[in-house]
Amino acid sequence: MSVPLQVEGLTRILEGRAVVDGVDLEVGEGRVTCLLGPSGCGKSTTLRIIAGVDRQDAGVVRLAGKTVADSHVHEPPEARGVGLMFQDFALFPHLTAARNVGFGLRGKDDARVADLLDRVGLAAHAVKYPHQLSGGEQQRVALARALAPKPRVLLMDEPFSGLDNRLRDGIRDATLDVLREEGTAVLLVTHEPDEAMRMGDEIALMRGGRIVQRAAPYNIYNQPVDRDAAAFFSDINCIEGEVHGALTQTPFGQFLTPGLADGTAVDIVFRPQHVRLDFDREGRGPAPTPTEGTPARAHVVRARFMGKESLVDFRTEIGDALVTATVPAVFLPKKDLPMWLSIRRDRCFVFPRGASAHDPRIVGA
Ligand SMILES: Nc1ncnc2c1ncn2[C@@H]1O[C@H](COP(=O)(O)OP(=O)(O)OP(=O)(O)O)[C@@H](O)[C@H]1O
Repeated sequence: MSVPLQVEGLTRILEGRAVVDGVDLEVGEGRVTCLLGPSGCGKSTTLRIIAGVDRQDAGVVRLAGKTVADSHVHEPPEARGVGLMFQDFALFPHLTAARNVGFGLRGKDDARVADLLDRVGLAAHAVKYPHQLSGGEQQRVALARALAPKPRVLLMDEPFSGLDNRLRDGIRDATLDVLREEGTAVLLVTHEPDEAMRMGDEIALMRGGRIVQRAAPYNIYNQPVDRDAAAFFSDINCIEGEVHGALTQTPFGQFLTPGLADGTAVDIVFRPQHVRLDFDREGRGPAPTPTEGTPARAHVVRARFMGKESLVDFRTEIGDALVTATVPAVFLPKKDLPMWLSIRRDRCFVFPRGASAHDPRIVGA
C-alpha cells in the first residue's frame, strides 16, 4: 500500500531566504509524526505547502503515492483530500456541533456524524452551538469535523495551543485514541517538546528550515544529533574540553573522543536528571566505575524546589564547572556543602564545539 504522505526536497524561498530548505518527510498509515522546532523555523510553511495553500519553490508532495505538488503539478487544497486542523479551529458559529462535523461530508451522513461525536465524547452536545461549548469541547468538534470525510492524512498545526494547561493532556490523549481508531496518518506541528514526546510515534526536529533529526521520541531524547537538539528537550549540562590523543580530560575523568584531531574543542553534554549525588565522607566519595567514570567533588551553589523535584547547582573543585542536578522530591542542601557528582557515561553526548547536525565532524559519545 502506498505511503499516505511523502515529501521530498521541499523548499520555500521567502524574501530571498530559504524558510523551508530541502525538507524530506514521510508519514505512514496510522502514524503520528510531530514536526517540532522553535518559532520561525518553517514548520507552518511546510504544513501549508502540503495542504496546498502555499506553493513550494522546489520539491515534491505525494499523497497516497500520487504527486499533488511538484514543478508542474499543483492540486488545489480541496482536491488533495487532506484533513486540516489549525490553531484557531474556527468552527462555523452559526452551525450546531453536529452540522459543523457534517459540513465537509459530500452527502448527508447522520450516522457518521453521530458516531464521531460519540467518540469524541460529545454525543450530548450535538445540537449546541460553538459559543455554548468550552474550548476543549470546541477542539473536539473540530477534530471530529476534520476526520468526518475519512482523510488518509490529517495536518494539525498547534491544535492544542489555545487550551487551558490542565485540560491539555487529557485532550491530547483522547485525540490520539480517536486518531488511532481512524488509522489516519498525522503530521502535527508543535513547538513544545513535551507535546511531541506525548503525541508522536516519530519526531522530526526542525531548525532553520531543515529537518535536523527524525527518530522515535525515546531515540531522539537519548541520542540527540547535536548540542542544540539535546537542549531542545531539557536543560543540559555542558562541560567544555579539548581533545588530546583521542581523550578529553574533564572533572569526571577522561572521556574517549575518538576520530577528533588534537586540539578540537568539544562539549560533553548530559542532562541534570542523569547526575547522581553522594554525600562527602571526610573528603572521600564513591570509587570510580567503568559505567560512571570518576566522581567529581563539588560544592552546592544554589538549591531550588520546583514542585516535583529539586534543582541543585554545583561548582566542581576540579575545572570549576557549573553542574546542575535534579533530585526527586525535596532536597535543599546548604550552600557550599561538599558532595560527589557522578554521571553515567552512556548518558553523555560528545559534540565538537559549535558543530550542528549538518556538520560532518559530528560524532556520537
Ligand atoms: N509571507 C512571508 N513573507 C516573508 N517571510 C515569511 C512569510 N511567511 C513566513 N515567513 C517567515 O518564514 C519563517 C518560517 O515561518 P513559519 O510560520 O513557517 O515558522 P514556524 O516554525 O511555523 O513558526 P511558529 O511556530 O512561530 O508558527 C519565519 O521566519 C517567518 O518570519
